[in-house]
Amino acid sequence: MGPELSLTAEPVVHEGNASIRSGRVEPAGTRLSVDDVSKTFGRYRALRNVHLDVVPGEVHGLIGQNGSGKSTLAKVLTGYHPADPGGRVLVDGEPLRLPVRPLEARRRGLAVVHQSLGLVEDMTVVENLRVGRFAANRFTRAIRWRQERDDAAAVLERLGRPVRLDLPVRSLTEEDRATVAIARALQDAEAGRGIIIFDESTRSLTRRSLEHFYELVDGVVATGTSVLLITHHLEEVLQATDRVTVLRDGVAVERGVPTAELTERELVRAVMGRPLEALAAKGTTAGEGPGRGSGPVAIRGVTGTVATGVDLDVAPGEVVGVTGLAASGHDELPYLLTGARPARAGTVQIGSTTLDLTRCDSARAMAAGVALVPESRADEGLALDLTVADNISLPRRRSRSAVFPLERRAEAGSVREWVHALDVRPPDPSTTVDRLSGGNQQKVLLAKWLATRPTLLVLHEPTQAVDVGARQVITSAIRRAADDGCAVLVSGTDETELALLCDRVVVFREGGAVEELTGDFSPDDIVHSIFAGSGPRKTLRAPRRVD
Ligand SMILES: Nc1ncnc2c1ncn2[C@@H]1O[C@H](COP(=O)(O)OP(=O)(O)OP(=O)(O)O)[C@@H](O)[C@H]1O
Repeated sequence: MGPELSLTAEPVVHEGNASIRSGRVEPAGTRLSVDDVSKTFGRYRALRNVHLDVVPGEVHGLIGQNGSGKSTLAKVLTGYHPADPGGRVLVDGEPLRLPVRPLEARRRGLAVVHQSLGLVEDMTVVENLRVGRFAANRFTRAIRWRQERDDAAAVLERLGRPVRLDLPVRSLTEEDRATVAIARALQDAEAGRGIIIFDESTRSLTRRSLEHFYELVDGVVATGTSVLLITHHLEEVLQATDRVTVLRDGVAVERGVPTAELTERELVRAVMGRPLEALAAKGTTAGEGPGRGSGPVAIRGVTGTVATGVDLDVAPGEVVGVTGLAASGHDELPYLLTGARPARAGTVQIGSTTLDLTRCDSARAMAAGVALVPESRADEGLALDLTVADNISLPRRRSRSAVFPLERRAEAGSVREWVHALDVRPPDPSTTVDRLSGGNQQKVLLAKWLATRPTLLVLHEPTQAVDVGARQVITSAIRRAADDGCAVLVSGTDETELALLCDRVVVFREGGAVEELTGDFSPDDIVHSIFAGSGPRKTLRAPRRVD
């Protein structure tokens, strides 16, 4: 039985100065010590007197609800935001000047890996590793490429994973991309010192890449370097971290609790401040709902860059999942079906309308009742400098010739309802979206497209970046849309979410559907089908002893 976690705002401090693992030489002290750090935006206190200690050679989890302050802390530590006066930060026992100077932080071995691993697709491996660090010849200003290559090769060697230096990152496997991202963060730390902060960078990795990622992380922490892992995946926290700190409303309500003593339920309580309610069962009305269109949406012969000749029917009221390894076609499908990317062939039949996907654009798809919730919020989904209200109203405003005062009032009411239904925080429609945390931006994106009451709703990784409570809110909202007669297609790699949400899941390999899971299937069934023949899933890191 794990310890009873305090659920009040008063932090219960589990001191983290002791060596967590036995059988390993670990220098005393801390790799990172955050002491009394606060951050205020206008009148809003995003961090309140936060304390956090990361000891040598540990993977320390940092978790909390959307908007609890995790990214703000990471940004304070790398100098993106200045902290309020008064706090202290130590790296390897030595004070770091505040506000943090990014170069100084880097030199001290404090690195942050952001979401999507922060790689530049069109640059080569060596360029990605060395950008911002190039050593130019003093006289000619020419970059000393041989030196750059040697430095890049040396850090990859430290990880024990060779990756070809001249390949563009775009062409790498997911495993190699993870390797390059870790190598980039590691290269400034003296061997065995420093700390790497991963700010939701594991979010888009498939299970196999995640296993590879943690093999590398294990090698890194075995030398004494530490890792601070920001994630919403509580299973990952339990499997891969040694201790965890929980932020709630900018306060560290739990500090350095050994994860070996915790259950997922206890973590959920610590994050939410309450247990989760049970989620309603999957819908049972597939194909029998009121039906916004007539009959199933018929997807035929859809061919893009990877997807080839995809045929699929999605009935009103049904939620169909499509999944697979990265670039197996399931992840291209959302964009081909909605006119966001041109297809080489294929049609979508919705009621009496047939969309020719070779000539379709987003406006035509929208007019036919198709909505896309894309994976990339900033590039394809949201206007970050507009308000929450404007973002939610945008697709419907475009389709109306004029906006009358009565309509405007109704619209404002509708926006407030969506903000409430999806629990957007702060619940203020006049906030600009760039001021919201990542998870809250995701909720606005979903509200924007649910509000159009589409006939076919296509979503790509809809619960990325959202906390455990918001995941439930979003899952329920998608199910409600289906129960209301919408046909829903979810493309994703989170097997737990797919098993929870979908009536059936279609697994893709090399551009085509290879298996369909129906009835009572589990997350493990999905993983097994994706990696057919690769055996049961492993835990992310070997069990650890907590002394
Ligand atoms: N530039 C800013 N101006 C005003 N408020 C901000 C700004 N950046 C962040 N905030 C607010 O600070 C709070 C903490 O945001 P932060 O991004 O740190 O949360 P988070 O825990 O990382 O959330 P998520 O899990 O959703 O990414 C949020 O309420 C957010 O709206």
